[in-house]
Amino acid sequence: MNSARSWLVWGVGAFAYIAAVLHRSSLGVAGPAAAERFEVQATLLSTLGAVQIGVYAIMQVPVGVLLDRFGPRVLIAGGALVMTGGQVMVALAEELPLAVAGRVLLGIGDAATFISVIRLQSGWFTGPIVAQMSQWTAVSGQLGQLLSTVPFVWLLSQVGWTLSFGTLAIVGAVALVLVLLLVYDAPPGGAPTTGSIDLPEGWWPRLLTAFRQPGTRLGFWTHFSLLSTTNVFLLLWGYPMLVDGLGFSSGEAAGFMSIVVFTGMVAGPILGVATARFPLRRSTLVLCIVGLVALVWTVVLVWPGHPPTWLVVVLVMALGVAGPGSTVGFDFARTFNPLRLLGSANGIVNMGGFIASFAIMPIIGIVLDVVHSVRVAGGEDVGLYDWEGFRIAFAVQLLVLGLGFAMVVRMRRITRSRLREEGIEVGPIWAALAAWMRGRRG
Ligand SMILES: N[C@@H](Cc1c[nH]cn1)C(=O)NCC(=O)O
Repeated sequence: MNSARSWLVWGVGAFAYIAAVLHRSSLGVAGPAAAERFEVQATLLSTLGAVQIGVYAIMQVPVGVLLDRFGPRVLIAGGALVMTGGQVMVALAEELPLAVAGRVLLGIGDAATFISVIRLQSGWFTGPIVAQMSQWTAVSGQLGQLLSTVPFVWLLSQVGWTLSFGTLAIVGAVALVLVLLLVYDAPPGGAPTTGSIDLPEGWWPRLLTAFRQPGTRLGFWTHFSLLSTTNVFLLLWGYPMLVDGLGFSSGEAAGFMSIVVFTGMVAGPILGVATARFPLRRSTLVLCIVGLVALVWTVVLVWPGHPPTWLVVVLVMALGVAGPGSTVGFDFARTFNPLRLLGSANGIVNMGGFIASFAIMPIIGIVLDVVHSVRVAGGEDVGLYDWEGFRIAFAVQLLVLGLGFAMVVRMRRITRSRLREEGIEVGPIWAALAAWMRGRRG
């Protein structure tokens, strides 16, 4: 445990996740090329992006159950294989249906990767470092996001569709080979990581056991509240909002997107240390981040006229913190479930943010359409992606943030009452802060 080999195994798992995020975000940045190749509207392509997110969300429970049955090595390798196949199909596709089938395979393989790497680190690491490892894994995925925005866009412009997507397939194949050669579920002699000792027989009772654990549901609502607003911004609506809604150039919009990613890369490790250091205060941290994101969005949306640039910077930084904030959800699952249920528990948690993203993405599109039609019918000469439309459409996110906040409060009350039964009392935060201050003075 916690050996050089642990880091090597985790590093290969993280590489497989970087490749998965690179596959995931590659179509988003290839919009104009895809629209030209398949002769379809950009809006149809963005709908396909949402479908991929939907496939990812639906696959979380089956993948989590398989993870508890077969372990992370099989799932990460299987995910890399399916994604490589999917990317080959996208690379060779001349017609849209083959590309869509390829993207569905990418969604399926992608779904298997993150929760398997999170599960892998629990087999190889022990102690407070495990809480930090989840953030490091998530941060490494952000590298995949960055690789898709600059190097992949450049490659696409240089060598065209087939070779650039073919290169991504090769990256996936390299990940597959490395996983097969180097990744094992646990060190030799380590605890068996699959099987059914002390747990009910069958996948359904085990899934229910994971779901009934309030800590799993606290993780679900944490992920639900915090991932969707960042996902929706990065994967679909952020770019049109910045360029068409607020009038920034495409280069400036790319800069704002990068701020989200870089802020996440800084905030992730800090949150990892905080959750490891103060495990009984994780939900307070989550509630503070949900409150911050809701507050910043509210100020942006009610600002008279266009929000100033500094406020947009504050917004993208808040979104950058929300991404790693959602990763805290997996830490709840880890600490409240036995290792052999962790796959199912992580699958449940990971569904939260992707269900919310899948719901909000089309709702924002529909609200934009409705607002545009009403204004045009009223004689106004405005575009579909006018800021006034975004102002109303993005307010939908406040409902998700409000629901998420309320559910985190509710689930933490239930979780804390269970802890109380086990003799662990979590007092109010101000009492803990006062005791900490007294300790420092004394
Ligand atoms: N918590 C996120 C990842 C993230 C985003 N920003 C920082 N961390 C997550 O749940 N990811 C799941 C996945 O499959 O990418």
